[in-house]
Amino acid sequence: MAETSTGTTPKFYDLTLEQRWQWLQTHTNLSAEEIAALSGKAGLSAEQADHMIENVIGTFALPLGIARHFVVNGREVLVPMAVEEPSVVAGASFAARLARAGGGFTAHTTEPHMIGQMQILDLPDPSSARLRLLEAREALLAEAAAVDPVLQRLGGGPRDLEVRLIESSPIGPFLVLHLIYDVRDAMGANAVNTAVERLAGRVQAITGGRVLLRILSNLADRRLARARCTIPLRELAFGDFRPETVRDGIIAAWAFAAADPYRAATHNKGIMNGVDAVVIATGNDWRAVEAGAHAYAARSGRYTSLSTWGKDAEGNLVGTLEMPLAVGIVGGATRVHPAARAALKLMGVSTARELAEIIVSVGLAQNLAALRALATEGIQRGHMALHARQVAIAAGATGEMIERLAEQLVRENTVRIDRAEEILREWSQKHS
Ligand SMILES: CC(C)(COP(=O)([O-])OP(=O)([O-])OC[C@H]1O[C@@H](n2cnc3c(N)ncnc32)[C@H](O)[C@@H]1OP(=O)([O-])[O-])[C@@H](O)C(=O)NCCC(=O)NCCSC(=O)C[C@@](C)(O)CC(=O)[O-]
Ligand SMILES: NC(=O)C1=CN([C@@H]2O[C@H](COP(=O)(O)OP(=O)(O)OC[C@H]3O[C@@H](n4cnc5c(N)ncnc54)[C@H](OP(=O)(O)O)[C@@H]3O)[C@@H](O)[C@H]2O)C=CC1
Repeated sequence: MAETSTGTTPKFYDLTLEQRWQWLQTHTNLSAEEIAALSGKAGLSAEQADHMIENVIGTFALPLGIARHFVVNGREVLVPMAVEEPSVVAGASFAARLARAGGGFTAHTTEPHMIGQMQILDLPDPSSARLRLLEAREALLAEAAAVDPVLQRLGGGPRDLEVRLIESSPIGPFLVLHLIYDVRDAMGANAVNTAVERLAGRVQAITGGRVLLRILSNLADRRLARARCTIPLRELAFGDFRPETVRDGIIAAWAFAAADPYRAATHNKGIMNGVDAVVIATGNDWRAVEAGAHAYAARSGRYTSLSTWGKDAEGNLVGTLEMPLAVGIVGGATRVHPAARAALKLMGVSTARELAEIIVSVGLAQNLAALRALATEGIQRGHMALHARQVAIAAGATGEMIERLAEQLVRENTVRIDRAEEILREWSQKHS
């Protein structure tokens, strides 16, 4: 697949900051104001932030980078990533480049259905109460639909009811009602929470019980995002490593995560490196996405890998990722934070589902980058080379000295703060 004007000449990472902003001006449809919001020159002000949370004293910035080479469902995408960790953006770009050689990422999502939960206590006969609720399904759904006529008009609203009997808990049995709610382009917490709070009275009347908790579930397993990619075998050749060795190493690395929760936690952290970075850049709730991902990884009762890796009949590497992704393009901070708005525009997404399809692809790419490095040279060479700049800054380097010191640390293969401080002392003695 030919790379378009969002391509690599010259390498984006070789440009200066100023040149990258100019590049955005000529290669994207972002306005000068939107580029200023992304660059941090005119991002979220303390005054705007003061309307968002409580006791505001300012804002907290994170680096914002753009991952390159992504093709998702046949479309070139520039992916904004807000993350403090070196090598995440580079790794995602590298893996996206491998994937584009096989046609990029194919991603899809289920309908944006969230689950609202109601905990119903003090039931003398929970089994009969469960059936009474199911018999009242239509009336309850109609009442929930009336709560939000706007969402209803947009094609969303309540879709289904489930009633679960929790037979054993520290306080004995109780019922849980699930309201399945289509939240369209929102993350949906507020619509769902409003609906379950409003239904509580009717549910109490039907069951004779007491409704205690009324809140959405972050285990959004009705709102899944899935991505797959095929990496042509030849693309996996790396240094002295044969492509078959790299492929089989990646598969063996995945098998480790599939079988062992200690490894799965790190493996999934690698996936979330990419997922969270886009979730944050777009003003979405990363705690909700994190909670959903890890709960989904443990849904069988044993915590495991969110992704899979294997090979196809031609011997190419194939990867998949499936996870809940409750993200929106309206609501929350997505339309309030100027940089989040610009980030959404940069990706050209017009629905929450499209956003989730990009995010799940980035998660799969990030996983591939980490596994490829781990199964070959190890994580430290690529990661530490990029981390060296942070070490240089921490040691006290400023301005042009940062790159110079980082390069020396990498050359010496000693990316350590004590060595960085020593070099700085040597340099200052030379100049004094
Ligand atoms: C870091 C690389 C990509 C270097 O890898 P490399 O072989 O030195 O890269 P390269 O020079 O051959 O370039 C390949 C592509 O990488 C990208 N790239 C290369 N350098 C840059 C740069 N400076 N800035 C931006 N992009 C860069 C860029 O897209 C480039 O293609 P191009 O655009 O030139 O055609 C590789 O070593 C890698 O992917 N490492 C893994 C990185 C990673 O996973 N980091 C996450 C942090 S570790 C962690 O938290 C998770 C973990 C590992 O524990 C998860 C787990 O255990 O599963
Ligand atoms: N456990 C959790 O994860 C919790 C998370 N939160 C927080 O909730 C926030 C997200 O809630 P969310 O409900 O998404 O945000 P908002 O309530 O801010 O925005 C969603 C609302 O936007 C309106 N809307 C306009 N156009 C659309 C469209 N095309 N599709 C869908 N809705 C549309 C609807 O309101 P209307 O119909 O009324 O016009 C909808 O209810 C985040 O800040 C999150 O941190 C809050 C509580 C718990």
